[in-house]
Amino acid sequence: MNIGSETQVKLPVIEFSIEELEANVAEWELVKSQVHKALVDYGCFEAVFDKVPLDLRKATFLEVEEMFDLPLLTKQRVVSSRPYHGYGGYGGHGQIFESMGIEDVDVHHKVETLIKVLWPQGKPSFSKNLQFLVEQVSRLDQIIRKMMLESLGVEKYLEEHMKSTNYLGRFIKYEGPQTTEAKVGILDHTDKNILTTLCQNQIDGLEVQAKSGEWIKCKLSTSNSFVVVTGDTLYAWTNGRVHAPVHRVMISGNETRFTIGLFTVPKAGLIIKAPNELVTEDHPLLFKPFVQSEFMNFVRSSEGINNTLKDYCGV
Ligand SMILES: O=C(O)CCC(=O)C(=O)O
Ligand SMILES: [Fe+2]
Repeated sequence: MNIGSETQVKLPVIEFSIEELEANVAEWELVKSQVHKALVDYGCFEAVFDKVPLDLRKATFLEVEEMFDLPLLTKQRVVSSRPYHGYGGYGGHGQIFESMGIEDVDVHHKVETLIKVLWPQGKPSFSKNLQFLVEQVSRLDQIIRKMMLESLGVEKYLEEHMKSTNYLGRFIKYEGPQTTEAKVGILDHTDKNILTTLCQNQIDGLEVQAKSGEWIKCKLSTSNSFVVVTGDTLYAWTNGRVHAPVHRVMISGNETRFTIGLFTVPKAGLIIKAPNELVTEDHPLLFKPFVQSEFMNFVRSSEGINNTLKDYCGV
């Protein structure tokens, strides 16, 4: 849309708050075409999804805040050798975030175990709220992935694809730098997983780079909104049909941004290989088959965070 001489790109907004979406063929097809276009053009969109009541969302964020307010030594009890899992303090490279990752966040007893590490006496309301939120957001993630496979004509792989993934949950805190000048929360990066669904408190800060190079500041249009981002693994699996956008978080002012991210990741050891149907003369194979966790190790062991899948296994 042209506003005077300035062009302002906005992320597509897609409405998922539709009763019985999966049973309503006309609505399903309509939303599916919007999802397809958004993933191809931006690799990202705002999803409006009203299945998480606002008071539950608010309560969960207060509990996430309480978690980050625990003593450092308590948070550091949550350890993992895997990147993005467990507790991580300030991110390096000047990034001002603190994060906590939970593997298999959709598996209740695993979440309970983590909660007991943080609060030995338990935290029933947090585990209940988190379970509900993850159930709903993972439904949204599955709807989106189903639409995407159907729209690419590869729905015959749907069951295999759905069975091949796990969910990593990640809480992130960005403390406002107390200045009007924006500071880097998280540096420019692409997600390395399949699909990411982000739920934020009211404080904006996410920016997504359009294919034109322009940065889009995500100003969510409803309190029921989530941001959906495609990762490198989906880009590879679809042989480049969907875009995986570079994005970052910029933070200013004195309010704290909290994000709850649901990251769909391939199961350990799974080989990612584009289906034959998506490799054609017009779309030659982009990447050799690879294991995502090994790609993550490559990214982690090399300098900087901008090493790409192309460097790792590009054809
Ligand atoms: O906080 C956000 O909205 C973005 C987080 C992010 O990009 C990530 O964790 O990969
Ligand atoms: Fe990201």
